Amino acid sequence: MKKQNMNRDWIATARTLSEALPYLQRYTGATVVIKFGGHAMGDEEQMASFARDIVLMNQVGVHPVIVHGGGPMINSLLAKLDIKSEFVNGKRVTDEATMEVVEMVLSGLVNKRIVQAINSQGGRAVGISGKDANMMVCDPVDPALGLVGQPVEVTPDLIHQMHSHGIIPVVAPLGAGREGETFNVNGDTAAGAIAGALKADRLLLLTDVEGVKDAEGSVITNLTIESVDELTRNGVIAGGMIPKTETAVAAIREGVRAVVILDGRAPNACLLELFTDHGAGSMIRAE
Ligand SMILES: Nc1ncnc2c1ncn2[C@@H]1O[C@H](COP(=O)(O)OP(=O)(O)O)[C@@H](O)[C@H]1O
Ligand SMILES: CC(=O)N[C@@H](CCC(=O)OP(=O)(O)O)C(=O)O
Repeated sequence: MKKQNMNRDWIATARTLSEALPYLQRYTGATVVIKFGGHAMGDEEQMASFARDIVLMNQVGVHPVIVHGGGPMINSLLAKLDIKSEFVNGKRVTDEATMEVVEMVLSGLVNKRIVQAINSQGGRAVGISGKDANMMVCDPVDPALGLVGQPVEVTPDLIHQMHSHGIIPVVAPLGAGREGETFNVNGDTAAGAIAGALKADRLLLLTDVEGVKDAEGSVITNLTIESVDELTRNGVIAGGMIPKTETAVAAIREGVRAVVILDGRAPNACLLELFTDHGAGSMIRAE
């Protein structure tokens, strides 16, 4: 690279760092819940880049909580085991055999992959699920969906304790039933319930689209609860986007300041959203 170009790059990097100052100040001590969807995880490089962003966030004083999904990974093990699976409004119908696979994949493979990626970047992540310390107690959503849980009581003490020890919690979306059952909770729903209980400053829902799109396919950068209702009624918000926007609305009603739905495959998506003027994706606020 020519010396002149190198200088230009350094100047741009220094400017970006300098522009980040007010955002760094705003988010010091803030709780940010990040839902890392199965479709957003990508390859090893994308995973490492995500993990690096989380470690950086933690380093500058943010308290991150990762709540992950893993739908595609569950699908692939179910297919290998020849177990059929179907979704109703973005939620997997879950019988006992399916539940075993869901728990194995979420609390095992996926959770530990994220924990390891964060720890490889110098962070201290610990993997748990909503069952640990009875953090997320659930009731069944609907008998037709089997063991799909709706969080009804979230006690986030464990997360506060982890943060006070500099530990980054990585949470698999499983819930404890009142009768000793294990519930499968949609990852978005779990992230929203945890963000609500923590009264988080931000909930970031990372997925594989740039944001919530209108009927023409353009990303809507700012949404309100009313506009989400209308887009859902008209069928513009459909499939896997339904649990995301439902989550966003419920989280805001519980006191989360803002929810952003953004593309987790984009490099440094979380950092861009939190620390620069170039907010990404669709932001949903109370008004
Ligand atoms: N209005 C909409 N805007 C954007 N995506 C939408 C919309 N309606 C439905 N979708 C679908 O929702 C999907 C995201 O949900 P999902 O696949 O469950 O993601 P994840 O695995 O990241 O949780 C998108 O890939 C898209 O196909
Ligand atoms: C009830 C329900 O649907 N649970 C989800 C849990 C994983 C998840 O939500 O994964 P993504 O975020 O990658 O979609 C499932 O079984 O697929």
